Amino acid sequence: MALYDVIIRNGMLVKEEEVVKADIAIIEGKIAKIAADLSDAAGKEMVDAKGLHIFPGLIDSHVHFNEPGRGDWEGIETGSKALAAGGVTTFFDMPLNSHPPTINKDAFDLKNNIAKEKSLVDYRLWGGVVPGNMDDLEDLMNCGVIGFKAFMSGSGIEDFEAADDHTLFAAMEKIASLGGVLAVHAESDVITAQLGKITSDKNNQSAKAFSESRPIYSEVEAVQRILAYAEATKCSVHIVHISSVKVLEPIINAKKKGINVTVETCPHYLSLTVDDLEVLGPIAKCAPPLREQAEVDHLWDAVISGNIDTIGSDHSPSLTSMKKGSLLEAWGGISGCQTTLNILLEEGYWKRDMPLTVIAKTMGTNPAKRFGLEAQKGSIAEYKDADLVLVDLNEAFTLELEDLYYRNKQSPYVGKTYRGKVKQTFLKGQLVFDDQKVVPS
Ligand SMILES: NC(=O)N[C@H]1NC(=O)NC1=O
Ligand SMILES: [Zn+2]
Ligand SMILES: [Zn+2]
Repeated sequence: MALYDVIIRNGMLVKEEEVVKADIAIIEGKIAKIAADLSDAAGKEMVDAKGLHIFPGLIDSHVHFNEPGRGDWEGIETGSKALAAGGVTTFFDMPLNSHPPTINKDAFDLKNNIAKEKSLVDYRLWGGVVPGNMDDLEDLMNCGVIGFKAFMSGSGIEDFEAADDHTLFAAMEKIASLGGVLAVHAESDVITAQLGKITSDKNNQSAKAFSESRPIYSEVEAVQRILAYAEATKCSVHIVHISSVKVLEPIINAKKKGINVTVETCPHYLSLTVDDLEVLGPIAKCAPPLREQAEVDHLWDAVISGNIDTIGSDHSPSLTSMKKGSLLEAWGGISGCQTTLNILLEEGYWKRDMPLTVIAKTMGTNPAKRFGLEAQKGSIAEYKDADLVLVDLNEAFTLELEDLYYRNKQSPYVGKTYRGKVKQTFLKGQLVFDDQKVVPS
């Protein structure tokens, strides 16, 4: 009889299509067997998951961990600990906010060496598209980037320039020929720059003014443009962090036309509004900005109906000093990679009857398939990596500042109460988070 490394018994498995009670046996980091009853099997380690739900180790396809160069904002070690505590076992790190940004092979190697040494969980790196690095895209692809990222409007970081339309189009032709995916921050540079200048000239510091200076139609305009380029170049496109279903409409139409496009939203667009931004201030500042409650509700409908492909945190941390004072001057970016699952459970599962399978899709199978990891990641299935998250759906907790593993402890969610607590996180069969602490700590 086989001797397994770990057997997890009596849990409710959250799969893509159903939630089923089953036992899981792990050998050499892989799921070796899933069966209704493995009580006769022998394991070196036995875990009783009675009363717990088991999610696939989640994939956060959108974080900014900022090393090298800005590790004082967030590092790979602190960021990946926060992920393990939040049930995320694979992250895709964005090419910007680190210095140098990941826009060529040397920068890739630099970041990859740090991540290899310091990350507690699995990861992949995004490569950047900026004016002038067309000749680096093939190298980056050969390095193993998960995809490429471009900004259609200012990124907030000088060394990561926005891609003008000529750069975008040329990059898309190149990426299509390489078989890659281009992720875009889709806001119109013209609209955000012009309206932003009017707001800052008036020094209007209200949340509403900030939100209206980066309006939904600015996202729609940028998305329509990139979809036209996608049609022309046949480049696969992933639209990140949409804030409204109005942005979704052209994407759904493009999908119907056969354009290869997927779309992401983030936990903050599903749980916070422009009124929250007014109360919370810069800690809840992001781009695109937070919207009205009706937009939040409509986005949930889209998530539940399957029209949103992936949910990523867009964890974009900074020094705490950069998230204080003037709203217009503060850093645009929300620290949120530890709390994505909590928000999906509290706001989605508990408050809106969202099936748990939606989480398994949007943070499991969908990103795994989109970015070519489905052989190892993204679902609880035999032969895949034993990346598993044990969650007590009924255990409530109030998020405290000290609970955060971030380099800079700040979050718009502190003080909120969430139902659904991560009890244990396994990466390839190894415990990386165990009830209140990361392992090794
Ligand atoms: N530079 C950077 O991380 N920007 C991110 N922050 C944010 O709120 N939206 C972004 O694109
Ligand atoms: Zn962005
Ligand atoms: Zn981002």
